[in-house]
Amino acid sequence: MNAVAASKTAPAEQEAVICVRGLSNAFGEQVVHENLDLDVRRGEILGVVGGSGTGKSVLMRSIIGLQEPIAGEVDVFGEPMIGRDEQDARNVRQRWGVLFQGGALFSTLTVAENVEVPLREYFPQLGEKFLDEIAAYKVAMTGLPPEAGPKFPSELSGGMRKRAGLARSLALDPELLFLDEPTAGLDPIGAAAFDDLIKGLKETLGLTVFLITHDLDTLHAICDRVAVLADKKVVAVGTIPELLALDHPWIQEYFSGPRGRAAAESAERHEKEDPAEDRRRREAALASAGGDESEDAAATPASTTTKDEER
Ligand SMILES: Nc1ncnc2c1ncn2[C@@H]1O[C@H](COP(=O)(O)OP(=O)(O)OP(=O)(O)O)[C@@H](O)[C@H]1O
Repeated sequence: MNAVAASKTAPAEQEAVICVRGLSNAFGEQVVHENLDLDVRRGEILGVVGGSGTGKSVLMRSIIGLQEPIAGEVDVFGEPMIGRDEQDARNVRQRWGVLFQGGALFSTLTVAENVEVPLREYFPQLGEKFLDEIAAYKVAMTGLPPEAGPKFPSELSGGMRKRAGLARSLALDPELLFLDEPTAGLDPIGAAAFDDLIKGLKETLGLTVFLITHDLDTLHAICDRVAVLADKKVVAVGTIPELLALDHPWIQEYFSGPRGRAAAESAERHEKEDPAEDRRRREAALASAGGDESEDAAATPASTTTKDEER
């Protein structure tokens, strides 16, 4: 029985929505992945971590079909993705959403128009009024005010641009979300609010989330399991306590170093607190800091390009 078939006979919560086997990627002489395996289970938020340049983004790009591997298999929703007929691949792509680093919004389109791009691509028959209604709904889902819809990306703070990118990734009602460093460049309050948003969306929409991050707080706050990339492969996958029990130098340094310990202590404190009170305090802090505008706009490059080459 192959890995995908095996995953179908597993209990629902163990079923692999993404199944990567024997993946190898190289750029010329540089081998990025060698015989990499990974499963992402239905309904989980899987955090993907690893040192800079270990190939987290290349892995995501291989799964979503933007990077042709030199070897290996990638199945999503039980469907093989490599060497797939374009129309079939398109049908599978419709079931996922992607938030690229920096948002990758079209700079010449408003937020609402950005959200409408995938809708127009997949549902050309939809009327303008209906498209506008769906876009407004998706914008609201990400916690942006209605006034954000007619704004251009350059008129938004970094945090708002991330939310706009997230709204676009939700346009087609995906079952699976790919998020590449969603909290990078956000201040701690903005990052925690974004974590809450992702967790809330995952729970209400029943999403499976593949989340690349360097943010230890995010890992503790919202990830069900964490996959560690090192030595060209996924060296371990598990809950943070499971990973901590392993004798891998990078894992130990990452989770047990000063930043890792601080994040663990902070997560422990939050667990003991009343979640409603915690949320109230965060909202109050956000309001007194000027809401989303407090988020570090400068940290997200104004690389909201005219052409979103990532799609
Ligand atoms: N299109 C490309 N052409 C050549 N090399 C590439 C290309 N894309 C990625 N690489 C190389 O592959 C390696 C892995 O890149 P990747 O962006 O996946 O790293 P990462 O783990 O996401 O890093 P970071 O945490 O810094 O974002 C890097 O050495 C990078 O330079």
